[in-house]
Amino acid sequence: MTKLSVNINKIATLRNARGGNMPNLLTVASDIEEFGAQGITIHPRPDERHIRYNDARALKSIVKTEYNIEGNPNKKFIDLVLEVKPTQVTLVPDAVDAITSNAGWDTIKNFDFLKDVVSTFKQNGIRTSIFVDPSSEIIENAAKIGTDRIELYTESYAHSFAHAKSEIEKYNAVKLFTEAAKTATKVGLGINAGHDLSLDNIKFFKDNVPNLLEVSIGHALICESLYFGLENVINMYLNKLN
Ligand SMILES: CC(=O)[C@@H](O)[C@H](O)COP(=O)(O)O
Ligand SMILES: NCC(=O)COP(=O)(O)O
Repeated sequence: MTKLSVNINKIATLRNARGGNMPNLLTVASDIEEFGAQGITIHPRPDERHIRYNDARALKSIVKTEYNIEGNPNKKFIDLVLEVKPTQVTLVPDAVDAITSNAGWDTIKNFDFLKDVVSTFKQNGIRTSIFVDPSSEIIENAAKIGTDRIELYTESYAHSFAHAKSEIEKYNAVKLFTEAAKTATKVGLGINAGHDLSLDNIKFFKDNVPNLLEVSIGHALICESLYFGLENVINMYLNKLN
């Protein structure tokens, strides 16, 4: 079974737009679990433009399923994760000014740094995952670092799948990920995946990536929720206005 962890960054983006507490991030997280999601993911960024560090702390007592915190392991992030002790920490090499995550780790160049960080988190009972591109060499090195899992960075799959005009092109879009998953399994790593996954592309991905333990989905899932909820809410307003 592949678990669905819902990334709630966009709920915080919406809340922050008005400076108040609507929507209430904690209530939304709880409801998402109530609706069946098997995890909650957040990605606090240094500028706190969506998830705030205090949100990460407050969610600890709210999330009853799997709590996954993603981010670049600078000192502030490491301290936060060690304080909150989520189920899983996902290490992402994103630049301070990045609009969104845009690359996986180079596990060869950053070997010693990642080994150190992974070992700190594991000593504190926190499962680790390293965000990577679908490359065998990178994944083999991730295993040597000692991480429990990798998260496959799926932007390239989502982009190619959206432009695929035939079944063959769809298979071409996923083939590096199929191979990456086989390598990860061979070297004993658990496999997560995320970035730009959506209702359109998730089934094909799941069907072609063996041993996929978990996907974290945020941007598309929140957009889809708005769209599929819009007609319902408009009608609720119309009923009140009649
Ligand atoms: C790690 C990753 O792929 C992300 O998708 C990320 O968590 C999304 O972050 P933003 O919501 O800031 O774009
Ligand atoms: N780890 C990926 C994630 O949490 C959500 O990414 P996206 O669906 O917002 O692109």
